[in-house]
Amino acid sequence: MYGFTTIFIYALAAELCRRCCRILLAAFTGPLSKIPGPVIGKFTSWPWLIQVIKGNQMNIGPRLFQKYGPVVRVGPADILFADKAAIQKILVEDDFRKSHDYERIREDPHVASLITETDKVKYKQKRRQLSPAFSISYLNGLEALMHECIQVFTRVLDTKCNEAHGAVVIDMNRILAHLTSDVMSAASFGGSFNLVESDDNTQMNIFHSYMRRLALDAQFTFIKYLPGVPLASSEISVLINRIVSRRRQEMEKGIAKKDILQIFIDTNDADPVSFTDKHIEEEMILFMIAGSDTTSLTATFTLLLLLNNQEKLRELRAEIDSAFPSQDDTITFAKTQDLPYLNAVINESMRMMPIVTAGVVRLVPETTIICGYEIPKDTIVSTWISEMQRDPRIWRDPNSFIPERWISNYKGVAADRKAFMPFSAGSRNCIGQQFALKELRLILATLLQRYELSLVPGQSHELRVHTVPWFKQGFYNIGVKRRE
Ligand code: HEM
Repeated sequence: MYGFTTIFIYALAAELCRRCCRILLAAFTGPLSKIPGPVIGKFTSWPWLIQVIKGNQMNIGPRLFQKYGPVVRVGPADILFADKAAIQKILVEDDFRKSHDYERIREDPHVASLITETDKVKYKQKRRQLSPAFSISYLNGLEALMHECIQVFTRVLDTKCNEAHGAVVIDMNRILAHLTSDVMSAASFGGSFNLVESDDNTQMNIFHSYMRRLALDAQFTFIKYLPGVPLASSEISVLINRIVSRRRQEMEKGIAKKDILQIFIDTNDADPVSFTDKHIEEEMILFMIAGSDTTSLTATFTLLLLLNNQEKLRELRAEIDSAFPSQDDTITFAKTQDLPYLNAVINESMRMMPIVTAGVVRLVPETTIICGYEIPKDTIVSTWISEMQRDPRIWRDPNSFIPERWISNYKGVAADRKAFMPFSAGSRNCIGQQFALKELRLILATLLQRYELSLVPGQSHELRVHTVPWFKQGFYNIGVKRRE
């Protein structure tokens, strides 16, 4: 007779065999088996996930598309898409729900923020609540506030130029991140963080380590439950609690504000059970991050592209000079919105160097056909907007910086706006798009109106992605000199 141990070993071996057979069957005969990709991706997502954790997916993804075409399998149920029709279907036409990755980055599984909410009905409700803070009339009311922050920025730059008696090298990546954080906090939380003035990077470092942790938490959910491991938000919480209690004190004194923070506090006061203090914290973290690094990086990338394309820089400067002939002319929302070359430059920069470089991820709700492939329910589909925006089937000279393509046909082809999604698309597109565009126009026009900008050679443009892209070298220097 067999002993218990022998039976157990046989049962274990049988179970292992069954699992291996299932994996092999799915790898070679399942509907996804027809999709090209690295062989290892048929069995496991790990090699791909390691690249994601290292922040290297934006460098590896394009190589995979070059090798395998616009649809690539990187895991048993993990597919990357760079094809325009596929991306349109996933994000806009079928508007698939967000994948579980977004749920995994919640600190408390029951507390979702606008970005981590995957339930469509609850999401709609959250978005409706916030819409007053993004209406055109509300945004127009922020103009004076943005000006105040930009004035501090120019004052700091002027001082640095004066001290250097001419040109000075500035880490534009850092000062612009401080500026957009100041704008975001002034517009949404009732007071600027004053980071441009203080040049204190502590807060940005806290944000950056938070974003690194999110990348880890998204893959290893258990980390946050390990004893002794602090929550990703532990340092940001202190800052947020300070801001919220200051606002509550102001409310007690009858001081009224109408910004994003107020919407969160009012929602909490009306229903403290379903919208808790933790909800306020999660939403504020989202806005601090979504609203600052994104815009500052877009501005930095735009300057980088202009400095590497001097004739485009001259063309833009000529447009700004003719719209604002004196350096004392105020740069306004209304005027910059109508400057065709400025807007074309911003579009072209966001086409070539969008912030979301490494896939906007969704979950397939029901088996469907995409790009001729059968994609089963629960497959994770990543839409690579950055690849689509450089697709040579859509864009002439896709790797060249040609703002003109946004003004008239370039080489007989008009810019395809359906293949341009720097703010994502569909129901989960960026709520802050108009806020960001208004801010970007003011910042870029002000910089060109007041300063000569010059390339600092020998710098690396290499990027890493942890939620948003970062310069691997940690800075991006630009020469700055007051214009005569
Ligand atoms: C140039 C600047 C910006 C770019 C390129 C950008 C881009 C994006 C993209 C691509 C998404 C979708 C991400 C995803 O689905 O995973 C997004 C979402 C979001 N953005 Fe922006 N953004 C910018 C500025 C802003 C600003 C200034 C704010 C706030 C004032 C903001 C607030 C948000 C929020 C709250 C979401 C989440 C929306 C949701 O999940 O439904 N963004 N942004």
